[in-house]
Amino acid sequence: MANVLEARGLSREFGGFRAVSNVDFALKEGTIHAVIGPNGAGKSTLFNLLTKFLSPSEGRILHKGEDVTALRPPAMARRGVVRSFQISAVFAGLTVRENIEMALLRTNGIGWSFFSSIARRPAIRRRVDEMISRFSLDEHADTQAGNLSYGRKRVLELATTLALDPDVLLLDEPMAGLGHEDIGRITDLVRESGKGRTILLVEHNMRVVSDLADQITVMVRGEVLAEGSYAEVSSRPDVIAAYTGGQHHG
Ligand SMILES: Nc1ncnc2c1ncn2[C@@H]1O[C@H](COP(=O)(O)OP(=O)(O)OP(=O)(O)O)[C@@H](O)[C@H]1O
Repeated sequence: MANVLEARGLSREFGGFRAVSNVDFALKEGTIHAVIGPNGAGKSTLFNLLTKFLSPSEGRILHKGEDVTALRPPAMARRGVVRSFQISAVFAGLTVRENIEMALLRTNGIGWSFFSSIARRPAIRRRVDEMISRFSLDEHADTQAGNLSYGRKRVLELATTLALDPDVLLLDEPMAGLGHEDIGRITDLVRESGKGRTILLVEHNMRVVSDLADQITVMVRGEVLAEGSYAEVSSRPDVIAAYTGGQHHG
């Protein structure tokens, strides 16, 4: 399996403190890969480096073998590497349908000013209807996004991100703040969305990680401690010690 995204010797310092330290990492095409680790392990920093929201102090990032270390997030998006923006990607004053229309229009490079007329085009309408039903948002299609429950907002966020049809989808704690039922629903949607794509997620919920991830990277104190399947990493004494030995639990 080819590596879609790779980090080589990646480090990031904050005022002399190494949040990510000499990390080698490979995201293999077609997999769902989770980054886990106790609080403060450097997961979000690694995520922000890989998604180009932070620049590294040292090291390189490769996309399909090409050095993309210097590229900015929009250039990565054009290469099909897209990060979910959480709630902020969703426009509270627009309905669910309008939010999905917007996302699809953005994908097609069509600006807001053409929105109302072009959104009525049959092809776009069909795509919007498809997405609404795929994400079980039918009942809420005409609800303003700002009035949705937190869980439905996250579903809508995933829908608007997937409207971009990314090859590589990067999700930062997709289950954060969700209740049991929503976690189940979003787990199913992420699994479904993973077909034909590569997904990297930072996630604290171990049930979700064991349900979804083909490959897991465990980070501790800025470094990669272990890699493998859930069964492999969860049985390693050093991984267990990292979770139970720290002051905080992830
Ligand atoms: N912008 C920043 N400035 C200074 N220190 C930072 C910054 N971002 C992160 N850090 C520090 O780097 C370390 C790693 O943080 P990071 O958020 O990457 O960890 P994490 O594994 O994502 O933690 P959590 O599970 O709590 O989200 C922490 O000690 C944090 O305080």
